[in-house]
Amino acid sequence: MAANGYSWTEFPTREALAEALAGQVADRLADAIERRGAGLLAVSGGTTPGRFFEALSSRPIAWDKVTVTLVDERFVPPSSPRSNAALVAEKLLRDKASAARFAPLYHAADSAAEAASQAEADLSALPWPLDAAVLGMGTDGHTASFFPDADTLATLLDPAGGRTILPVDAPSAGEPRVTLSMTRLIEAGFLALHIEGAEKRAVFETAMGSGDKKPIRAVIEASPRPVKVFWAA
Ligand SMILES: O=C1O[C@H](COP(=O)(O)O)[C@@H](O)[C@H](O)[C@H]1O
Repeated sequence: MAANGYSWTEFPTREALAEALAGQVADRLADAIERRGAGLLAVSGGTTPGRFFEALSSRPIAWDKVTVTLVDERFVPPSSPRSNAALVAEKLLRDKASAARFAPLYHAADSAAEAASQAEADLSALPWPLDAAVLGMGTDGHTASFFPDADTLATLLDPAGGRTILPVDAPSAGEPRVTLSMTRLIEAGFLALHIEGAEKRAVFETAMGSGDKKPIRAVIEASPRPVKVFWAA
């Protein structure tokens, strides 16, 4: 199904989804390595991507030429169970993918704003644009760390903002955040949204309707290419 800036593909199981998404991301990275000698991937955290990470970690590509970073990060150290970097280390940077380089968004700093400035400087040397980015979505319609109640939401959703990394403060987020910018996400050669379960499907369908513009809809509308939505019950 294709509509309004996205394509929708549903899978019979979450395992089948993970394998299909891993295959498409690995193909994108392999193409990039052949074309420009390097691959750049941004992945989400949270509870959804574990199976996809495991499937991707065993794909036979030149992982030593790949840099993995995060779509967004909570302002917590890697020792925290809330750390997205810790999830990536445990589930993705293993097996064949253990040869990849990881570029963190978190830095030990006094504030998320300082961590974001440091990540902005560190990540400027990466081979942008992203070859692939895999978004997640919360049941409030947030994606990346574009939370509906963020005090800087307009800046976060600006497709023409000049930054790569932005700090986020939002009461609903649990802790301050650091996120890739809209600009960096929508310039990705392959932009996917990975969601699972009936509740997220309903949230997505409502968000794409005519009501309040949720952040996920803002990303889909700003993307120059259709966002590929991967869904399984
Ligand atoms: O806080 C976050 O939440 C979203 C969605 O997470 P999930 O647990 O509902 O899968 C995630 O995409 C984002 O990276 C993460 O920081």
